[in-house]
Amino acid sequence: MPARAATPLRHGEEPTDPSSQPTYGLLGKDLAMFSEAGFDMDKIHLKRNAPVAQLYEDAIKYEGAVIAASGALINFSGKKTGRSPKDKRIVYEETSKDDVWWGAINIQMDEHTFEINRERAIDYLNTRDNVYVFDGFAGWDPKYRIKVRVIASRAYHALFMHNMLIRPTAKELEEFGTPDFTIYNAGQFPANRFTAGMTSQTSVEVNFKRREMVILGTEYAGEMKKGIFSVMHYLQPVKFGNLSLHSSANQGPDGDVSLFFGLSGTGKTTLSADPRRSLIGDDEHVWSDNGVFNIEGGCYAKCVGLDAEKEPAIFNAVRFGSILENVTYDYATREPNYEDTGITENTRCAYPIEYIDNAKIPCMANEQPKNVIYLTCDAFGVLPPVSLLDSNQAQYWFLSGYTSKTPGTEDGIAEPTPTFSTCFGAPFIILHPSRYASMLAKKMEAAGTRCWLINTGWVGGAFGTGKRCPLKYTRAIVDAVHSGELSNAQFKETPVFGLKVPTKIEGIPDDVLNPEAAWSDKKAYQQTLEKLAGMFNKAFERYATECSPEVVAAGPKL
Ligand SMILES: Nc1ncnc2c1ncn2[C@@H]1O[C@H](COP(=O)(O)OP(=O)(O)OP(=O)(O)O)[C@@H](O)[C@H]1O
Ligand SMILES: O=C([O-])CC(=O)C(=O)O
Ligand SMILES: [Ca+2]
Ligand SMILES: [Mn+2]
Repeated sequence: MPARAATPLRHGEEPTDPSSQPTYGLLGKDLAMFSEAGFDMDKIHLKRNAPVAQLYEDAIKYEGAVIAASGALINFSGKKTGRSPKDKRIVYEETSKDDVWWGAINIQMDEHTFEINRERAIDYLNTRDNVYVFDGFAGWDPKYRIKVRVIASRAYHALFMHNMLIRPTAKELEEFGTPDFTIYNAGQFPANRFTAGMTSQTSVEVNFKRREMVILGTEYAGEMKKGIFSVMHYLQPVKFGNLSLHSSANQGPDGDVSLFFGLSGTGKTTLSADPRRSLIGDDEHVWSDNGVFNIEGGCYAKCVGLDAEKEPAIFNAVRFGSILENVTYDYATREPNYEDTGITENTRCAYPIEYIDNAKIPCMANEQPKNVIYLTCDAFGVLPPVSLLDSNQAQYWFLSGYTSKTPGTEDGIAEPTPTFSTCFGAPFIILHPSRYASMLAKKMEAAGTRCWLINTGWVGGAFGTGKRCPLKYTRAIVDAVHSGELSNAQFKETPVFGLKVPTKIEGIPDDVLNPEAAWSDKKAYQQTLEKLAGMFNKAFERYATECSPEVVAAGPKL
């Protein structure tokens, strides 16, 4: 943070020294950029990289935020409490059009419509007294990081990105210059449904040529973090030849790195917070020639059922500076109520990564990953809790991206819903999935990385009859991967999916390890297994022409 006024102020007094103003460091040329973009600099009050305490004050004064007993800021995102993937669009323009995988994930928007929405966002921001700017970095490796500017109408959004981006030092802030990417967040204001191509009042759009993103009609803060992730899914492979990953990462005391891939809600954050290992990051990483680096400066953990005993590292990160999103609280004590899903199941806490005691800062490791763990949340309850994948299976499962969507993270999902989310993060990929998959296969082969499939979903029956695999068992499995116990285990191959399952793991009951034994109705088990295999085969058809016959053959056999 830059230095502020030396003279203490009395209550209600305004500072007179201009360098103590929150626009500090944004002078001359930098300020001119705002005028050129259309901001009315005579009217709006820009607060750039404002201190956390001031963002608290503003969020409380203008947005109805409250302070939780632990000091975290409780905020509400309004109508939208999860991402809106159907309202996310990519601008069709000549610099990126041949690289983008166009379709239902990357929906086209024309350049003119982008201009209209961008203007609408800036016009809205001009009606506000306070406009918040946060300048920070995405990517911990200085060689590959980008400079990101966030311009938002809500203090809560500025604080969110303060936590989620990498916070610049005072010197870096002073020398920031022109950002590589800018987000205009006017989420409080709707898109105009009569604008060509708009199908609702919500619009989230990325323009690679202008290096800008515009948000209208949603105040869910996760859109900003995942917007930057999409940008990295384009820039890292195309500009730098690096692989971007929807994964968490941690490092053991001997330096070994593990990546945990998985769609939302499968356990990336929960399982990477491990007292025996240092945390590199919980959600977005890049695998480069140097090793692995985190894209973000913070974590965004699910809070539903958050418990001090089961997830102490995350529980203790809920303190001054953290944002609790859409969590209700006890009016008398200001204690958050993590059990209440009245607003949404997708309650979240955004905190700077240093709030996790054993975070590795800077968040990068100059090591190639030793273990890759695919997390899948199988709502059918037929996949074993752990299996070892060979190289062809590793590619097959990555392209398939089988899991269940968990309630709330996306608009309209009310119960665990099976899905094939390619690369374990379909909503965020920009290039054709096979480009990420072949990079991953090459990197794993070169580094001799082992690949594990862990089912954090249902055991002993499908959703409705079985139960979710107890966290303590999944943790014991992850420990067995890291201790080497699993590499030395005996394996048995399962029918249909051909997965190699360890015959024994210390501390895990046999009927948990073997799903067939866990189901009381064996016939129902077999039928469910075959039903899932059929879904796999159908879902894989679209990739069959893109990969080798060995990879296609790594799928289930009916
Ligand atoms: N066996 C299990 N393994 C992992 N998580 C479990 C398990 N059983 C229950 N859970 C719960 O599932 C949720 C996993 O969420 P987590 O935040 O780790 O997801 P994520 O993969 O990081 O998703 P996102 O990308 O949305 O951040 C947590 O609320 C955790 O308590
Ligand atoms: O993006 C979000 O809202 C949260 C998240 O990490 C995901 O969904 O993968
Ligand atoms: Ca997470
Ligand atoms: Mn995520």
